[in-house]
Amino acid sequence: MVSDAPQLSGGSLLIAWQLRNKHVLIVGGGEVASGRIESILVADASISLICPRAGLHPRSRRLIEQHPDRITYHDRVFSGPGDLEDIDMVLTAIDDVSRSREIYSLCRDTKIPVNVADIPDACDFYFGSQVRDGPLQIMISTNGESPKMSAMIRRRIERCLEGYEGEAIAKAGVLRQQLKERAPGVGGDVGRRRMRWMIDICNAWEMEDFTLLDDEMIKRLLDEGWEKNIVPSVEDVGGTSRRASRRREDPEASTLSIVLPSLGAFLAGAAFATLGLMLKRRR
Ligand SMILES: C[C@@]1(CC(=O)O)C2=NC(=C\c3[nH]c(c(CCC(=O)O)c3CC(=O)O)Cc3[nH]c(c(CC(=O)O)c3CCC(=O)O)/C=C3\N/C(=C\2)[C@@H](CCC(=O)O)[C@]3(C)CC(=O)O)/[C@H]1CCC(=O)O
Ligand SMILES: NC(=O)c1ccc[n+]([C@@H]2O[C@H](COP(=O)([O-])OP(=O)(O)OC[C@H]3O[C@@H](n4cnc5c(N)ncnc54)[C@H](O)[C@@H]3O)[C@@H](O)[C@H]2O)c1
Repeated sequence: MVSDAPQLSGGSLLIAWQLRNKHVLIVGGGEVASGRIESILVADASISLICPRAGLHPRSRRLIEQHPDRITYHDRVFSGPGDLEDIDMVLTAIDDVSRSREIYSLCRDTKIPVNVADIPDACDFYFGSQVRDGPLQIMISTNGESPKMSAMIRRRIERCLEGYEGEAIAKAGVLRQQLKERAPGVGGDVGRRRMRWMIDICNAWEMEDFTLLDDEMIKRLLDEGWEKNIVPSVEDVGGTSRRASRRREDPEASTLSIVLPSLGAFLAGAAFATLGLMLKRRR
């Protein structure tokens, strides 16, 4: 029997791990490690980096120079359990499999989550391909099956995005924050009404229009929308919808966008009809 139920096994947990103020040890400073350094800096953690200077990739060297307050660099090889003291997470990217496995088992013993770049079975978690635009973070994972295809799908996703999404999300974040300050409390009736109102605003507005939100508009949205339990339009709170204004700026483009597809469909239809007629005549 065929089941519609989602497959509840064989995957991994996709989460946005909060690393602010945590301390991450990175062993190795080559090309792979340089990507790890960037991923960890983005997450606002501090880094201890252990790698002989001669092995540093130029990108790792640059990051060490640019962030001396966030990266503590040690010009040497990994020296043993002492290097794991007060460490919340370990990432290794070294060209030495037996040393990698050794670091992995030390981490297991002390229950520190660890990623060993080239040994999937010695990883508590895998990295994925990343698309980032401010607070928007998209991770593509093939669960270890094909990292190259993760990168290819990343490029497809990048082509689909329009460029304003990160800013729109950041502005929605400011609105949510101010809404929570105005109507505080976790759960209960207020929580339910707050969530309903945010969902309604997000559904009613074009995502792009959230980029217009400034302090004044947010105040009006809360005064005239939240307080009266209605969903004002962008224009109601003093803005001009980006999509609407683009249509006004370029009326020909919008006319053409309606006319051209219809014309195309008409011509295609006519071509098929003619072809059909010709084939009939031949028989
Ligand atoms: C996504 C990305 C993120 C990142 O590293 O930040 C990432 N690998 C990337 C690229 C890449 N890595 C490799 C190639 C060569 C082509 C190929 O093999 O496909 C390419 C492509 C290239 O370089 O273009 C070689 C490779 N990778 C792993 C092994 C070991 C093994 O599989 O045994 C081997 C040696 C295999 C061998 O010896 O044959 C293992 C892992 N690599 C992962 C992540 C995790 C699973 C990700 C997932 O599930 O999708 C996992 C399990 C562990 C981990 O590293 O966390 C990043 C793309 C970033 C981007 O461009 O967006
Ligand atoms: N997971 C992935 O996406 C992925 C992709 C490509 C390669 N790899 C694997 O990851 C590993 C790292 O790749 P790379 O291209 O960055 O290699 P690399 O050779 O450029 O860098 C390895 C670094 O580790 C340092 N190192 C070696 N032993 C050390 C030790 N004991 N302590 C501290 N530092 C040490 C070296 O000095 C060098 O800087 C390789 O084994 C590679 O096969 C993984």
